[in-house]
Amino acid sequence: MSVINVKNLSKTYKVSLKKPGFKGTIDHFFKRTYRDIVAVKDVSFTINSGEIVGFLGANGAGKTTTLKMLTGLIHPSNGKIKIVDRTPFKRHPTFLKKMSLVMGQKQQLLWDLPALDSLKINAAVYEIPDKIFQQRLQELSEMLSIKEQLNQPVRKLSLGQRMKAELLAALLHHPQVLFLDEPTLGLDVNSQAAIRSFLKEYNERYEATILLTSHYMADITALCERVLLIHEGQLIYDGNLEDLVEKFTPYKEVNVELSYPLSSEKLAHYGQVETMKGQEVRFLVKQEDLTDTIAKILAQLEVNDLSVSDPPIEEVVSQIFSRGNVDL
Ligand SMILES: Nc1ncnc2c1ncn2[C@@H]1O[C@H](COP(=O)(O)OP(=O)(O)OP(=O)(O)O)[C@@H](O)[C@H]1O
Repeated sequence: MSVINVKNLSKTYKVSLKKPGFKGTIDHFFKRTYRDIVAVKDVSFTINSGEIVGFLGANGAGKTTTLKMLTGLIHPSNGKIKIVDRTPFKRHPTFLKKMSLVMGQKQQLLWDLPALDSLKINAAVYEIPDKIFQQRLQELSEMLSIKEQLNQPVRKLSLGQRMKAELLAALLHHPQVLFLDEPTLGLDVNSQAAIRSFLKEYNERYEATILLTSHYMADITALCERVLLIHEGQLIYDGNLEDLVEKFTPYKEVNVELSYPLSSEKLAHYGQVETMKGQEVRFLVKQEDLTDTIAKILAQLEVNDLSVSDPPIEEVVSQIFSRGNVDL
């Protein structure tokens, strides 16, 4: 069953332009000029209940704008959105009780109060009966290992503890759909891993649908089988993460353990040498040259071991973004 339905979604921001200096200010006051910024252009997709989907794109690609439209924070310029059969920008209480948005760079917990006080406020806002609030608090704080710190003022928590408390606050009302914008931003690797495994467990336990943006590929590879790729406001890929890598990986890694060391000049005859450590060599070989290269290495060199692998997904995706021109 689909819970997120997006059809021909577009958003154009209108920004006023102002020249520098006093004259610019006077001109701006009497006669404004505007420029259109097309942030999202004709995007369509559906997401089924229980899916965790990664939303990828370079800086300024349109991810946050899309998430803001999906959560009803801004009005689309065009197109239709249905989240659990509701139109987000109408901000109907039924819709608000079924979804949650967590932004890594924004916080909803009150800075000077213990996190527990903010959680109690949320429970009142979402009309959660006290008994259920206590049960959920117990369960989520155990899953997040954050029980002890909930009585401390939020400003005294570490970044990782704060993000855990933010997630707890966002999930108290058990939303069916969870939008996460960079939830692990700036966290140390241990906290990132803790947040990832919590999200996985939460998704499995409650079949929550999650749409996630992250610049850390480890988040995406650990959680998302499916990804949406947005480039300059347009959806350019919707599918399996592994297929994306396959499509955009022009080369394979050939790892060879030689019986004796060879000079890099000699090795260069067989392909681009990426790393060399004693007798262990890593070549980058174009897909179409793979069979010939392996045959040549095995025929002409004394080899103890040979294996072929794909380059890390992080590298592939950053290459897609850095190419600028994405052609599927
Ligand atoms: N309120 C706004 N007014 C005008 N332009 C905006 C506004 N918000 C975003 N934009 C522009 O819209 C485009 C998309 O921005 P958006 O924040 O959605 O990208 P993003 O993919 O989330 O980027 P990042 O990964 O850097 O957060 C950018 O060109 C940005 O400058």
